[in-house]
Amino acid sequence: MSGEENKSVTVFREFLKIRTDHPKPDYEGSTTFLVQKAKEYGLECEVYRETGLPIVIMKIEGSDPSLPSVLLNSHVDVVPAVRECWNTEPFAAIKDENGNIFARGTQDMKCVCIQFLEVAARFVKSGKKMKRNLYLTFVPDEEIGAGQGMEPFVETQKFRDMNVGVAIDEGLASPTEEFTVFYGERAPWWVHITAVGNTGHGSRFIENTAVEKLMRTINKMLQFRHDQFTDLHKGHHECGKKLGDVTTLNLTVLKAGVGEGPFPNYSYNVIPTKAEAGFDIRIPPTVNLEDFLKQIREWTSEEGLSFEFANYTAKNEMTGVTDDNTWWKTFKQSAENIGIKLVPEIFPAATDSRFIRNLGIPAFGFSPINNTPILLHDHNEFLNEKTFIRGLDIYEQILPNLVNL
Ligand SMILES: CSCC[C@H](NC=O)C(=O)O
Ligand SMILES: [Zn+2]
Ligand SMILES: [Zn+2]
Repeated sequence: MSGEENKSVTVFREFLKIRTDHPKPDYEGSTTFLVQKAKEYGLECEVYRETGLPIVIMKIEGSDPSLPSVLLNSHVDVVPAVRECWNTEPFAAIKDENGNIFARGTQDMKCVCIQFLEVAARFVKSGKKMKRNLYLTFVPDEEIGAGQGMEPFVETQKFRDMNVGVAIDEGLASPTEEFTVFYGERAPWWVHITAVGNTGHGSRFIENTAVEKLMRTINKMLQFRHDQFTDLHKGHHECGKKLGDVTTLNLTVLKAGVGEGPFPNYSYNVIPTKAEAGFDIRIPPTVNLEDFLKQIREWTSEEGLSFEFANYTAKNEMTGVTDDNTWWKTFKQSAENIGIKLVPEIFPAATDSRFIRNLGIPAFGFSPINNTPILLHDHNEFLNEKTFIRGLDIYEQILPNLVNL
């Protein structure tokens, strides 16, 4: 043991131990913890429940509260962890001799939750008044689509009253010295396709079966997937495309067959009249979503198939990363001033930032984690305590420039 643990690291590890993993996140546990911390740190705090699940809102009032505010948003829920696949208990927040802390949520995104909380505590402690209102929101259910989280919250009067001018939310760990910052994300479309066709005895040549029609459609779609994959991997690594710049399409659901339950409880000699396929499609903000919808209509209508969306958005706004966006200019320059390089990218998955950007409010996805493998949703997710502490210092140096802008 080399001395006492940094206090913010201890708070981080305590927060990691709260079981906010799906499918049954302990939101009362996380809420109680955050409210208690806010009290301890002298942060104004309330729990908003009008949209269903608790949202913890903290505030530091600025000297000019009439100006648009700065919002630090983080989600408190985490994805499940499969104990057998981990080398440590995923909710014990074990720290090894190198300072690596292992737990579900170390990267996604309990680190940022606690960094926002601890940096706000530092601001209060410093006693220095900043210009704008600074808000912290700790929201539920990001990992399952935010249907009872950020999505309805941005439609409330409560949110409008916060008069948000810019939001900071999660990004990704970066395996190199540089830090990534996200100014947009790919639209998540979950498409469920259903085929209906002829039935008959499995020993005959039945024409136009549901499975056949679905297979042809799937093959066309997987060809598109292949083309996108090639597009991503061609060219030089340095100047080439990133995952956020191409469309991914994955076949994640597949259903057919008469009968159900475990093998072999199926009627293998009956041609099923129905076959279904589900795709997780992620579309970059540079792609015209109406055109892409037409493409899906084309793929399916050629076989007379129907489809519906399990998740859909017709809108996918980006935040400007040119110098005429003063939020971005300030963010970038503040980072440069402390010697860190920000690489702007499109987030490959979806975060709560999308709801904010779609209101026309700028949002940046930034997790101050470099020289660390990207392990969100993975086994043995970890973060080094030194990286966590440095991230806290980075926020402390960058955020006041935005709040005082
Ligand atoms: C359609 S909402 C899904 C949100 C989820 N977010 C993080 O993993 C994702 O799959 O990107
Ligand atoms: Zn996340
Ligand atoms: Zn996640």
